[in-house]
Amino acid sequence: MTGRTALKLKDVQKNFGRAEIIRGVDLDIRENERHVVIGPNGAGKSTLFNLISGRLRVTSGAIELFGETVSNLPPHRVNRKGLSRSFQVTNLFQNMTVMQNLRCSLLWAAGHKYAFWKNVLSQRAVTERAEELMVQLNLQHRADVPASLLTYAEQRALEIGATVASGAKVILLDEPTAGMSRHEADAVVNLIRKITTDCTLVLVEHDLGVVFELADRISVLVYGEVIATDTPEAIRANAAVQEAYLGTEVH
Ligand SMILES: Nc1ncnc2c1ncn2[C@@H]1O[C@H](COP(=O)(O)OP(=O)(O)OP(=O)(O)O)[C@@H](O)[C@H]1O
Repeated sequence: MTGRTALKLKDVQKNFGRAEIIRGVDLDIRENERHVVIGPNGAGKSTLFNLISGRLRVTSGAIELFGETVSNLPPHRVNRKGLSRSFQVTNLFQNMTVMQNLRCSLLWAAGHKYAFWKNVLSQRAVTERAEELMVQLNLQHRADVPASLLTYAEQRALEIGATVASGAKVILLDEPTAGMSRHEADAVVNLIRKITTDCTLVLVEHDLGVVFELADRISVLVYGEVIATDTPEAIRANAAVQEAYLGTEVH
């Protein structure tokens, strides 16, 4: 984690009609941090991600990416500035193999972000980087398998890998282990940790085991307000958080 701010939310509010769903959220997410947003059902976590990724417009307040205002830009513009949202498995080219999907993301990054390198970056370098990623994703034995034939957990891993390969600096991850067995979830947590060392990660996650395993810091969203942002240890000990989670397992 560096001291630099990657993503900043300043008094962000979102109303749907008269309903105040996000009610003045301030967040300061540091570069290379893994920051997990937790909160009860309906707290506004998805809405917050939709605001950050540009799918929804803010009612008021501002969102900055590396100091540049991105609130109310369309999603593809926010994406070009280095923020990617990893959506379940829909970002993959289903008919393409694992290798082809990763190469495609790497070439996309080379074309869009580093035009200067386009001619210099040899096919060999792209292949080598794709192979390296496959090892980190534990998919090296599946290189020639089309994405559609992978297991769900493998698809999820590939999708996260492709997001990293596409050059994203800040990655929003929606419930990366949803629908997985304990064993699969552990594997995905491990690969997230390995593969995102140079990225800033913002996750929404319900599984508190995964949350405490992965988070550098945690923000707790309750009824559209952040009631605490702190280290996992401090969040565990926080009385207001325990109250919001009464009946669920924070310990
Ligand atoms: N487009 C919309 N129009 C009106 N209300 C909405 C809209 N989207 C979300 N809401 C409302 O905003 C509130 C927060 O929803 P949101 O999906 O952001 O919560 P969440 O924390 O992600 O919940 P969960 O953990 O169950 O996924 C809910 O009461 C929901 O009904």
